Amino acid sequence: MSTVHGSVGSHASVGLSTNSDDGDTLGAASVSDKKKESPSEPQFASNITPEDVLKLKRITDGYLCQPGANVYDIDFTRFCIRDLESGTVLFEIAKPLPPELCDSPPGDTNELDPNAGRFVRYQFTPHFLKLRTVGATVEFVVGEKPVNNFRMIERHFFRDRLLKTFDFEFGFCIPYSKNTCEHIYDFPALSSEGMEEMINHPFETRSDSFYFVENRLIMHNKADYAYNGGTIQSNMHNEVSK
Ligand SMILES: CCCCCCCCCCCCCC(=O)O
Repeated sequence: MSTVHGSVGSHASVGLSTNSDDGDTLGAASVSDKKKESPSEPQFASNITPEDVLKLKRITDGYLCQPGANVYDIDFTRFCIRDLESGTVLFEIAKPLPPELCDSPPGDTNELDPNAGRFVRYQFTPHFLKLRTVGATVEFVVGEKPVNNFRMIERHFFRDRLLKTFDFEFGFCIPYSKNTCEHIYDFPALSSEGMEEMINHPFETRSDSFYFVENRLIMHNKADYAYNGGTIQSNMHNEVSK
């Protein structure tokens, strides 16, 4: 599988997966969907809207749409995060080759897991939390339908505390196009105590990424984060099941 890496650690977004090779590469991990839903969570309602997800008070326990909701065949093929102040590339990943073009063993569990590809685990150094602005470049292809009003709402929580909601427009995509755009993440102000808590409690910082086309939820991906990584080198280990 093809992976590319930078120096700090982690991807976002959808549709990417990697093999577990060594501590310096991204690692594959199938993370199964959790079954428990919070009472207020409208799982698989047919018309979850941006307004619905903006009202959620905490990270969702499960996914709010099925993998098949992506009727536009939107497929994320590359993701890169860079620190906009220093220009340092913090993380980069490319989608692996399709199974027929790589040597994954037949019956790879990812092929059987309907939620494979919807979860990413990031491991960053504490320094990541001190960044002010990060650019996330995403490359994606779309299928035969035109994609209007493609929008991502991403909500980051530490435990049940909302850190920040990001709301990004991808705009219109023509059928069968490959698209690239960079979204700018302005980091929330965090107290030093807050940072300490997040560093000391790995993977209790989580995000939900909700993707809408014409205000209909078509993809939902999740990520969790640790900020207790050591050196930049050892910080590159990520588990990805996208
Ligand atoms: C401490 C809050 C920081 C919020 C900014 C985080 C920026 C990282 C962008 C990566 C998001 C990836 C989401 C995903 O993989 O689905």
